[in-house]
Amino acid sequence: MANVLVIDDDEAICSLLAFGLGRAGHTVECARTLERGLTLLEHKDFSVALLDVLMPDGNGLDILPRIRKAPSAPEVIIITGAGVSGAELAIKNGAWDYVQKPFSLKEVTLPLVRALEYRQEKARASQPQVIFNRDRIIGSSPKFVECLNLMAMAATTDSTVLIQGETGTGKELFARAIHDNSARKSRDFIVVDCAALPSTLIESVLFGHRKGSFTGADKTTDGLIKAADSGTLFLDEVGELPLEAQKSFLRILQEKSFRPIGSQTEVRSDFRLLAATNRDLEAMSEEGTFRKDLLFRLRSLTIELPPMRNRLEDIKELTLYHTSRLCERFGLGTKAVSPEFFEYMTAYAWPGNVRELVNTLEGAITVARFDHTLLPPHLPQHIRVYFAKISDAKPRTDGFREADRPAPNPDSFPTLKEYRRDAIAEVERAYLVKLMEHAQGDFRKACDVSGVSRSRLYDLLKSHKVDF
Ligand SMILES: Nc1ncnc2c1ncn2[C@@H]1O[C@H](COP(=O)(O)OP(=O)(O)OP(=O)(O)O)[C@@H](O)[C@H]1O
Repeated sequence: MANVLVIDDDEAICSLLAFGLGRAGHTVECARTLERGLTLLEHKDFSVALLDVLMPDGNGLDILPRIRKAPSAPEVIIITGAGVSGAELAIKNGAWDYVQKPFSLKEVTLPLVRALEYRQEKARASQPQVIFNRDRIIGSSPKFVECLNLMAMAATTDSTVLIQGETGTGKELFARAIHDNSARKSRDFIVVDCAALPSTLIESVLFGHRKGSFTGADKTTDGLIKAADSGTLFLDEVGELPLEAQKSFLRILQEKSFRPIGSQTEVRSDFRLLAATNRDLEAMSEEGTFRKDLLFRLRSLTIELPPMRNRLEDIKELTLYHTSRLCERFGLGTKAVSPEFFEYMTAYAWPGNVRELVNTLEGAITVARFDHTLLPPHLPQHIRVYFAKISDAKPRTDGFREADRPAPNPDSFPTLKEYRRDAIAEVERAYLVKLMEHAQGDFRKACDVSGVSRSRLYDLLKSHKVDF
């Protein structure tokens, strides 16, 4: 059961909640001022905070960000008698839900239980099972967390790892993280970009050469394999390695030694091998363009990174992370991100995956230089056009035909944005009604089917007033 903090100056409400939630097995503490609430949050862990808006020492909404940043980062449920608009604003700013005074115990218990379920799930999903420093690697969708767990396991061993995924999915980021969390972290991480190796110089770049061994070899060079001695060698775009170089490489993997060009003696190098590709190496090996025996050696452990379109839940987190990082890099104050901006970002297909997302944000932040909030007009044209197209193309789920929509009143003709927003809201509501019918009220199933996170689905159902 959970620790619940009630921040409310109304004694009757504190007693009701302490009694009712206590009977359900929760431990309840009450704070009658905002200051007392913040002090308690500093010293004790709470899963949920029930926060009144009108308090003797200020407005509860003002301390919402500080509550969310408390060590235990509790979910916040707003208690309000001050009208819905403030509470909606609170939800947009990270509160889990709101209840309006006067309320019954049942009306508080329901969002509380849902918040606790959500919190448990979030904790389970975002915690890789092995301790691992995942600095700079953002994402907590189930598919991505599976990859993080594999990566954490890979870091504890010395085995060869093949990282597969479309362009821009984070293959190099993962390879670096494996190295940085491995026993070899104090030694070098050497990247070989196999696609950029000039075919005439591959052997010399990898194996090194003796001075005078060929025209232009005016000094002895060690080569990248020797440079990775005691560290990690990362073969990026390994599918581009020509067959001849694949053969030499296979030998090095077996022998852990090689002969630099022009040298009579073998040189040893104890490196750990990581490789990445966006090609289908299995198919290539069937076609004869990639050696089967090398493929077998490379894939002792394979990590398959999902494309952006299969982890839409992570877009919000990635956007927030990279926005703040880029603003800092450009020497700009932090920018807020509007809900509409997220909507456009989530709707887009991201063929270039996270790299494209980062580049898009870089452009949007440049365009929005003096604005405090990122809005859809800051996005490049192709993403706005994409959004407009899919909004127009979305099939109606409720039998409504566009031709049936009443003509806008000529006296208050809406802007295109308003018209589109209303149309999307209608489609969204119809979808949610059908979704909850389909899931027979099972919230978890509805999340799985729709591919929407719990908190987002909860917000959507609430804002469209769909029962669940
Ligand atoms: N999970 C993530 N969290 C934060 N940033 C990410 C994540 N994945 C990728 N990025 C960022 O996206 C960009 C591309 O990542 P990376 O170079 O690792 O992709 P890649 O799969 O190796 O690409 P390519 O196949 O084109 O070489 C980098 O700026 C990286 O920091």
